[in-house]
Amino acid sequence: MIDGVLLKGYGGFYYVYAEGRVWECSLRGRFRVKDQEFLPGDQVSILSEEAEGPHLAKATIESVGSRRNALTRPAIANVDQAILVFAMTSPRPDLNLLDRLLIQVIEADIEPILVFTKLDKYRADPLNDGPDHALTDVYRNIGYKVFEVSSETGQGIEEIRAHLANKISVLAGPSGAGKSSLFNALSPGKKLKTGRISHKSKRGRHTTRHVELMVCAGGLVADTPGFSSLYLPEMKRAELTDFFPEFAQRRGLCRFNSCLHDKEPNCAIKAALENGEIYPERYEHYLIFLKEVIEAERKY
Ligand SMILES: Nc1nc2c(ncn2[C@@H]2O[C@H](COP(=O)(O)OP(=O)(O)OP(=O)(O)O)[C@@H](O)[C@H]2O)c(=O)[nH]1
Ligand SMILES: [Zn+2]
Repeated sequence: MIDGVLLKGYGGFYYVYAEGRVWECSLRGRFRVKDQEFLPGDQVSILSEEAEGPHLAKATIESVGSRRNALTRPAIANVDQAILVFAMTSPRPDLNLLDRLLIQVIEADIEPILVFTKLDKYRADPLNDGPDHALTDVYRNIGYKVFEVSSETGQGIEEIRAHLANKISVLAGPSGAGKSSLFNALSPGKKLKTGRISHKSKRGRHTTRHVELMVCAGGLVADTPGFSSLYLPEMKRAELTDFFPEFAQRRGLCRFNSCLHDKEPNCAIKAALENGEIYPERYEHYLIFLKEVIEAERKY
């Protein structure tokens, strides 16, 4: 028996990544599992059958492991991390969106990794004569994993690669930020060998595109961006602080236990803001989100 991860189900077959290759799997006759119960990312045990050619081996799925988690959009199981991709130059990084995505990712109990792309363009612009990575340092100082890369020159790409190995990742970020370019830079010359899968989908048997995990830098990456909703998860107003690590670490330091860090006196968050220990835009976004959370609370 070989342990693998389901990449995709298609046309009655399941494509499983195991031992560094893709296996075309069918279900064992007595193994009764409904199609929709399988998700890309599911851990499966497979039994090898006769190999067919160098790229595609055949096997049967013998068992499926229990899930650590499951996202709905895209529908993937056992996601380890979300790679939030934003350009350093254009499109101008929308930090309101970035902070929103961070909340969604943290809420899903998935580790966020911030990747700022187009470092080459940023460096080439003489207007960026301030401290080189002021923006990226904001998030680094909060404690997030932050990378600055250029998919064009390859700068910084190696550092990310190590973080993808043996993990299931979802990319997120606005259009044009460089998600596809990053994916390609991470897997030079070896985009996932799923010739048969794409061949089959070209026959047009299904018009809906299903999400698929792709082999990338020793790990698996979803081919569809995740966490695209602009809405904040349902929460109570007091819980918003939990999603801002630099606020949460000052918990208990405000005069009032119920402090929402808005108009209350003797607020440790506002003190930290005035000392320059909390980045003004983060606080600004906190207040915007707080208003939204309170609005949503009223609708329940
Ligand atoms: N100079 C430079 N250009 C980049 C870099 N990364 C991406 N680009 C360019 O930015 C544009 C958008 O990149 P994509 O990779 O298509 O962006 P995306 O996030 O996949 O966009 P969507 O598919 O719309 O979601 C393309 O013209 C890329 O060539 C980079 O690191 N440096
Ligand atoms: Zn406070």
